[in-house]
Amino acid sequence: MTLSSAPGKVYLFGEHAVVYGEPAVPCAIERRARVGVQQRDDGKLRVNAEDLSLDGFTVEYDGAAGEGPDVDVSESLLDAAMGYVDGAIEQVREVTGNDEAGFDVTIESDIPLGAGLGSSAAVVVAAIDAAARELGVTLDVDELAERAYRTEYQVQDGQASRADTFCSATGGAVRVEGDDCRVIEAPDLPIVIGFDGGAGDTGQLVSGVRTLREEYEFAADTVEAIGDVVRNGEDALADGDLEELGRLMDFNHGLLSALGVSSRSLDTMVWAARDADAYGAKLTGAGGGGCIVALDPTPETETALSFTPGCEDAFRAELADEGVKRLE
Ligand SMILES: Nc1ncnc2c1ncn2[C@@H]1O[C@H](COP(=O)(O)OP(=O)(O)OP(=O)(O)O)[C@@H](O)[C@H]1O
Ligand SMILES: C[C@@](O)(CCO)CC(=O)[O-]
Ligand SMILES: [Mg+2]
Repeated sequence: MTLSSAPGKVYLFGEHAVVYGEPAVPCAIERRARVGVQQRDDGKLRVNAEDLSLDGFTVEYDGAAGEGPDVDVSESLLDAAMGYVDGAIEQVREVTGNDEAGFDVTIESDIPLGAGLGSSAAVVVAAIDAAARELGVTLDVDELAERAYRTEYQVQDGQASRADTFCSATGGAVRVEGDDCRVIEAPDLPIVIGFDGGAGDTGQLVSGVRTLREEYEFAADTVEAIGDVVRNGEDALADGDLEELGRLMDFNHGLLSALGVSSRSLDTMVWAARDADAYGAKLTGAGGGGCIVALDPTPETETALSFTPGCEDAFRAELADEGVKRLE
C-alpha cells in the first residue's frame, strides 16, 4: 500500500475572483485528507470513502471500471460525489502511461466536505500522489499540482482556479494569479474557523457569480475590487500587519456577500467573530454554507463562536508548512 496525505486550506483573500484572473491568497491548514492506494490486478477501481455521505448514506463504490455502487442513489449524485477520485485516477493513468491500472483506494479525511476548506483539492492531491507512487512514479510538486488542477477543472465543468490544488500540494501560504502560482512568506497567523455544519455546491456558486458578472457591470467591478483587496492584503501580509489584514478580510467578506455567495449562518458567524473583537472575519472557499475564517490571537472568537446558534464547531487552525506528505 502507498499512503499520501495533503492539507486543506482557508482563503485569506480572493476566492471566486481568482476564477477570473484576479490574485488570491489561500493558506494550507493542518487538517488533512489521507489516501491509501493499492494496485489491483484486475484493472478495477474500488473506492472506500467512509466520510463520504450522501444525505445520510455511506457509499462504498466501485469506480468507472468497477461494478457500480452498492447504494441506491441517482447517478448524478454519485458522479458529483465520486468524480474527483475517478478524475484523479484518470490523471495517474495518463501521467504514468499505464491505462489499465486498477486500484483499491481508501480515503480518510479531517476536512469537512463542501465547507470551503478545500476537501476536494486535498483528496485529489493525495490520491494522485499515492496512486502514481504505487506505480513507481514520484511526481514533482509542480506536476502534481498541475494534474490535480486538471482534475478539479474537469469535475467543476471548466470552472476552477489553480488556487486550492496548488496550495494543497505545496503547503504554506500561496499566491495564485492565473497560472502564476508561488509560495509566499507569511507571519504566524492566529486562525480561527467557525463551521455551520453545512456545505455549498462549488460549481453552482461559481456559476452564480459568472452569471451576475455577465449581467451587471457593477458585479464585474466587484470582482475586480476583490482583486484590489487582495493586492492590499499582500502588503499587509508582508508587513505582518494583522489589524490591516483583518480590515481587508472584512471588506472581502462584504464583496463576496454582494456577489451572493454568503448565507445567513455564514454572516451570523462573521458577526459573532467581529463582536468578539477578531481582527477580521470572512467566509472561506465557495461559500453558500460551511466555514468562516477569522483572525484572533485571544480565545474570545473561538468562545463566542461556540455559543453562536448555527455554529456547529469552532476551532483553531495552524498553518501547514508542508503540503503533500509521503507517508508509506
Ligand atoms: N473524505 C472524502 N472522501 C471522498 N471524497 C471526498 C472527501 N472529501 C471531499 N471529497 C470530494 O470532494 C467533494 C467536495 O468538494 P467541493 O469542492 O464541493 O468542496 P470543498 O473542496 O470541501 O470546498 P471548497 O472547494 O469550497 O474549498 C465531495 O463531494 C467529494 O466528491
Ligand atoms: C470559489 C473558488 O474560488 C474556491 C473554492 O475553494 C473556486 C476555485 O477557485 O476553483
Ligand atoms: Mg473544492
